[in-house]
Amino acid sequence: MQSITIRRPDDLHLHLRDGAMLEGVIADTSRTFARAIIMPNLVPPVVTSADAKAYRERILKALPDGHRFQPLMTLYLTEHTSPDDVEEGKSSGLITAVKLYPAGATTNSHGGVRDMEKAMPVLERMAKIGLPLCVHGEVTTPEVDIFDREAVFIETVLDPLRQRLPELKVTMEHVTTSDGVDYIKAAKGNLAGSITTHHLIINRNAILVGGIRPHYYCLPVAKRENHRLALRAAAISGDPRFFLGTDSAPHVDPLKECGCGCAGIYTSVNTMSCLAHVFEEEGALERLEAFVSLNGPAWYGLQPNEDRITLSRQPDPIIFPAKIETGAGPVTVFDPMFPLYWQVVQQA
Ligand SMILES: NC(=O)N[C@@H](CC(=O)O)C(=O)O
Ligand SMILES: [Zn+2]
Ligand SMILES: [Zn+2]
Repeated sequence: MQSITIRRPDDLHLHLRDGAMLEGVIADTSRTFARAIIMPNLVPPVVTSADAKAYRERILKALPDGHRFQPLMTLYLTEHTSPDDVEEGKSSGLITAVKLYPAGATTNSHGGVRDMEKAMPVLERMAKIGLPLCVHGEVTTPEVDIFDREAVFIETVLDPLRQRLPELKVTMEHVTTSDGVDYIKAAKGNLAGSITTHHLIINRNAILVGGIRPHYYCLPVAKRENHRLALRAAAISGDPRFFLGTDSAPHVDPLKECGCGCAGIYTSVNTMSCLAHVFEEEGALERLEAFVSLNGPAWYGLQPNEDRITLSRQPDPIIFPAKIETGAGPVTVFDPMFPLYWQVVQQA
């Protein structure tokens, strides 16, 4: 196949940041994607509906002329989040989901939830009104090995929560293990998982072999090869419970390339090229559309986009920039470590 036309994709997990970084990165998403679920882990985080409304306006203001893009807003769950505010945010159409960051699990998560009990009133309300909870599914217990944190989260936090509140819709964000894939597949309902571009491409060797490579470091950290293969199988399967959430997470290079580098990989620039490559390699190009354009919206109760994009296989490798320049500083672009041939040639 040399060319494929699919419904315009959506990114169901995206970090756009704020200010100069927002201005520097937004076009890399809005040029190709119609909608994205916007993560609320700003400093300070997007906690109330009023915060989300103001942030949404800043995003729309930063959009380049001619780009049509809809930010789908989320609230950052805290132990003090008001159930009424969350409900108002949903009924006014502003809020698509609420995000759970276990305190200390990832970038800007120190204000997250320490004691799940304290979040129960909000979670019960969300179950009642049908508002999905997106989770960064890792425990933060220091004794638990970082490579086991997703599996332990499923067992000790997620499964008990789902048994207690079976009506709550939960998105397991950026699934990185076969444990996560199996858990989602075994669920009777109300559970789905987003998968990132990079976790379909790298395993943990990318971070550690031949020297420390900070631009492959993200959370949850990439795991062993068998886990990457399980994620690939889930993504290409067409199973509606798996969909794209890039987790594209820009940090300026000085904050990645230092003694204690930030977690996050910036994939917005070449995500569709990478994904077409992966799906072609798996002989599953005809299921790319389900993964990037159909399954995610269906899970969130949205209509799929009406307009289309076309990807075409170029004879020569496409040269993507190694980094983009933003007003906040340079941001390194994800390098899949193989040549990319698929190019988005027509955006709408
Ligand atoms: N994925 C990451 O490694 N980083 C994200 C946070 C997150 O999604 O966990 C970020 O905000 O930088
Ligand atoms: Zn996360
Ligand atoms: Zn993220």
